[in-house]
Amino acid sequence: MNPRTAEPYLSAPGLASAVAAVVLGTLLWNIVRNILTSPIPSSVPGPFLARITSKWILLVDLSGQRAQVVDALHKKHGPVVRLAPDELSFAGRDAVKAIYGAGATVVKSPAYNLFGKRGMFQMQDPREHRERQRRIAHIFSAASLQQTEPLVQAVVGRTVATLAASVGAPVDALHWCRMMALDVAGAVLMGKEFGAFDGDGAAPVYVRHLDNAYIAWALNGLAPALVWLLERLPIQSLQRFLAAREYVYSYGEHAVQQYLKTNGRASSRRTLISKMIAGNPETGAEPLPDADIVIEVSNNTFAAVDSTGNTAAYTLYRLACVPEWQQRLRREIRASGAKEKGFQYQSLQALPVLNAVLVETLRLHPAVPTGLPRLTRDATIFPDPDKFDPGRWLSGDGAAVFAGTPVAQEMTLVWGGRGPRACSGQYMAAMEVKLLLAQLVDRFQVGLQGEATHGEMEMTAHFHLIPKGRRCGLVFDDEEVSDETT
Ligand code: HEM
Repeated sequence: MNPRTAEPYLSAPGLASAVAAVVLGTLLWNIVRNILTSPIPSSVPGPFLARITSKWILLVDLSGQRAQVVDALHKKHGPVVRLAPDELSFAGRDAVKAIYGAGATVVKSPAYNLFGKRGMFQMQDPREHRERQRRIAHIFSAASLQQTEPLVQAVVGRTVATLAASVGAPVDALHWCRMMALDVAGAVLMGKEFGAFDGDGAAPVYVRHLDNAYIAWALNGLAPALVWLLERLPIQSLQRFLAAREYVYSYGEHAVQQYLKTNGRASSRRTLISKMIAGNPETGAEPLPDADIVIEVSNNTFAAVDSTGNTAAYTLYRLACVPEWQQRLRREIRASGAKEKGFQYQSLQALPVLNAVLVETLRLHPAVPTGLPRLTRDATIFPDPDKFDPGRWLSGDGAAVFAGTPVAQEMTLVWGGRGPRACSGQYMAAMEVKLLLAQLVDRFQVGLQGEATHGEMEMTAHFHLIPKGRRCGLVFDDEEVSDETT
């Protein structure tokens, strides 16, 4: 061989072919391995892609359409559907019992490890989860949460005043509902509000970091190798974006330190952070180490903000769409005398129409969907399932039928899961949303800003439900707010 004419390296086309061959080979190998090692019998129906790769459902996740896609697959294929070579989805009442019922042994998906740091929310091992609950469940009891009412009332009052200041003009109700949920979480869980209503009305910087953290966590799930690589690129804006995952915890750490500096460890303040720091004197459960307290207050804060904020906004949106129910709710609130009692939660908690409006909104827009629409829009359980009809939760004489209906069990899922993994913040969220609704509906006629609001409120889901336009254009009017039926 003549060393002058021989090519010492692979030519560019040769290199490209080699890379293509390796990529194709790896892809084919993964597909064959997925098919051969799938523990799911080939007779289980589902889309073709679900047989060969788990990446397609992750892409559906990223597009925000998982809940709708899974619901459509069940409508087409029945109660058991393949979503990936190693993932199934179940629908129907029997599945609810088996997965969430008493004695069920199904554990949370490893996907929960993607969301931030390991606290009660992420723990999969039932023993570890039980132990964590033993240490902190007391702070989420109804009695403990009732004590936070003055803090919640203060923030709700600020939200109502802010919306009242824009009376007659279009306002982004989603923004203000999120700000309400943020400040309530700050006051109750971190010992200090975020100041969401101070200044020019822009969201505190925490919110931008939280939004980025969700995207970065999701990206980590889809392509961990890519995130590893991105973390090593010297691009400041990229590193700031990725650092959002840490920011939500450094915020929590700062809040806990500040709290301890101001209040010490044995404060009688009626906040959840005080109780977490003090432990449970009744059972003798010792407090968690400070590092775990930071994780729990941080996790619960981000679990509280979008869930409660979106639910409040969707409820107002639905009431704006259906004035008859708005009127009926107004009549109930006025007849209850709640206003004369300063809208204390006790006077609102059990109002049947208020409850029905909230539950029906959650049925259509479950704030943490996790695929729930496959149950909540099941026509065999809820006739005419896409219709907003709070009447399904009321008997003919207007009393609540929630507790006794056959669908009640499914509905507890919508509200916040069931069994040992049920939502710890249900009471807090219900208090917040009901206080807000009662005061707004009593005082204002809630209307749509225009047809565009429907597009804004189309649902996408990235773990949390997120309105597509990230905005909810409404108008609050205070003229002729009568409770007469038109
Ligand atoms: C309307 C508001 C809310 C809705 C619809 C909601 C819904 C849910 C749902 C469906 C789950 C179960 C998720 C699953 O099975 O993976 C859940 C879990 C959880 N929620 Fe909520 N949530 C709301 C508000 C809150 C608030 C205000 C907090 C905190 C104060 C909170 C804290 C949590 C926590 C810590 C868990 C995990 C519980 C565990 O695994 O032990 N949520 N929530």
